Amino acid sequence: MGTVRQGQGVSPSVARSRQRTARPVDCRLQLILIGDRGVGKTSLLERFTGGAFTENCKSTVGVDFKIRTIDVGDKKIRLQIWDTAGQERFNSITSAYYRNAKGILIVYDLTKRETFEELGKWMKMVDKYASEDADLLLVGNKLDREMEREVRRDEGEKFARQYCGMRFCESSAKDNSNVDDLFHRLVEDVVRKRSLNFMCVCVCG
Ligand SMILES: Nc1nc2c(ncn2[C@@H]2O[C@H](COP(=O)(O)OP(=O)(O)OP(=O)(O)O)[C@@H](O)[C@H]2O)c(=O)[nH]1
Repeated sequence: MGTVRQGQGVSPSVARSRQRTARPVDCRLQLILIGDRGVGKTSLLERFTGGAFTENCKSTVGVDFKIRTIDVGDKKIRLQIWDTAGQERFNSITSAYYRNAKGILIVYDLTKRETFEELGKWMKMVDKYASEDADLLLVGNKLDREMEREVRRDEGEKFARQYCGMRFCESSAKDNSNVDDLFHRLVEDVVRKRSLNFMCVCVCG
């Protein structure tokens, strides 16, 4: 019995027309997830890129990334999303990935107050290593565990407001609430800012 190779049965003219109609990517963007160990960075990224939720996933060692292409308005955006280890011993490795990120998701676990209290440390990392024009989004994760909540929503909102009015969102990677939405909102901010900059260059340049 022969094996079926990919593309078998597609005539050259159909293949050519498929190539013509496949819309090219308009823009490539890098995003990065940061925050304490165990807050759910990997789980959020898994969800966003189509994976399933894992109850006991392994801690990230160093950095990892995943790719997803999304549409924002009439633009096709290819996202390369870096997932970083929350453990401090990896900071010297992970900090090198901040620079090229146009969007940064700073995640805490709303059922663990200490991960919220550590946010100051992560904001210092952002100040030190990230590009000045990166868009930021604060995420309180594990919303499905409402009964164990240790950080009120208004505390998250206040922290985000104080930090140059960065966006704020609560999510659950487990029951998939707000996950797509939070990534889309961040990318929309990034794209909007860059479109304005582009217009400014055209008008003023
Ligand atoms: N209930 C609940 N558990 C979650 C959620 N997100 C992640 N978890 C669990 O929390 C634990 C840690 O999740 P990870 O995604 O590995 O966390 P991380 O921030 O990537 O951790 P590091 O790689 O160590 O920095 C795992 O057991 C997940 O199953 C969530 O939204 N709700």
